[in-house]
Amino acid sequence: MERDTDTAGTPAASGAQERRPRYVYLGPEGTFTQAALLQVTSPQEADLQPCPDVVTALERVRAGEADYAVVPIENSVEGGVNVTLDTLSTGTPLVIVGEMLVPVTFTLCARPGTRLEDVRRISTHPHAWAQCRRWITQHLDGATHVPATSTAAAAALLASDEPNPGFDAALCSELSARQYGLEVLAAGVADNPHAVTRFIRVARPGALPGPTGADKTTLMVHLADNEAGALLSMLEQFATRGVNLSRIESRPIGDSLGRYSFSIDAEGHLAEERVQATLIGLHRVCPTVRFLGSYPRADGRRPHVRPGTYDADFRAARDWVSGLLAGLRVSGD
Ligand SMILES: O=C(O)C(=O)C[C@]1(C(=O)O)C=C[C@@H](O)C=C1
Repeated sequence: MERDTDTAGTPAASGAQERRPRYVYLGPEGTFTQAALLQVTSPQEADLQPCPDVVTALERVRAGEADYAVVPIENSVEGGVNVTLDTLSTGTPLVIVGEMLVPVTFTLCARPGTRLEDVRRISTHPHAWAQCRRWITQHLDGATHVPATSTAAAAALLASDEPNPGFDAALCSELSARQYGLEVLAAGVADNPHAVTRFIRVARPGALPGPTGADKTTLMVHLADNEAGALLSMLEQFATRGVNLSRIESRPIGDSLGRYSFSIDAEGHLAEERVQATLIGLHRVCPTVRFLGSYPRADGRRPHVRPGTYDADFRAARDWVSGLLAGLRVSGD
């Protein structure tokens, strides 16, 4: 498991070795994001500060008020976390230096004395709601969703002195329900019991985590406007160098209808020749390419490297061309 070893964009890199790393995360206490954060550090090793939303957490890293942010990026049921993808794609550059996986199932909880059949309005994060829709229809048909900034924020409001929180129950982690002293009405709530959310550790650009042989590189690219085959030429850059993609999704750029950016996770590390060659190719065919980090995969899965795309193959090919050029120079004298 990845621990906080100060390998990238780090206080150590900027010369402040003695300072404890400062982490911000999507809070409050009890979120799945906090569970992800606790996979890589602890309150004994680092200062951990909850933030009310993803944008605030990332902006605090940009402003230098924190060294790392831990935020959700992708869920196996609901897909990409748009606010994270969009905030990383624009503004002052940030890089991903690690990823963590957390299995997610939910607990329906309420103020003591509430009966399951009385629950009409349920608050939770929209991703959590999407992962429990079928269960809600089966057990509480007609119940409506009150969106919250996180699963734990819904639980915290329910546990507060607020006389009318605007909902009867919260869908959150079992830990949150216990932490906030709520009564569990249903445990193990999930349409898909194997749902997993992927979280990232984000820093300001600095030294990259070294290659492990099981890494991912995250990119954001724009395509050439009104050009037939622009998407194909972008994808060809990966395919011809044997670089497999583990995620690709489009997001509106926002300036006019029909303009999209592509958020991509590719297998491999920037230190590897085939990834470098892919980036060189992308730079030639795409008007914008943003490098968002190379970091170890949480599942440790190594890519299948196609013959002809090993580092040694690229080096041998380059040496061959250099030899040709050297020969030409000799004969042109
Ligand atoms: O609300 C939380 O507890 C979070 O950590 C956020 C989040 C998400 O953004 O997807 C994380 C995991 C679950 O999928 C639901 C919500």
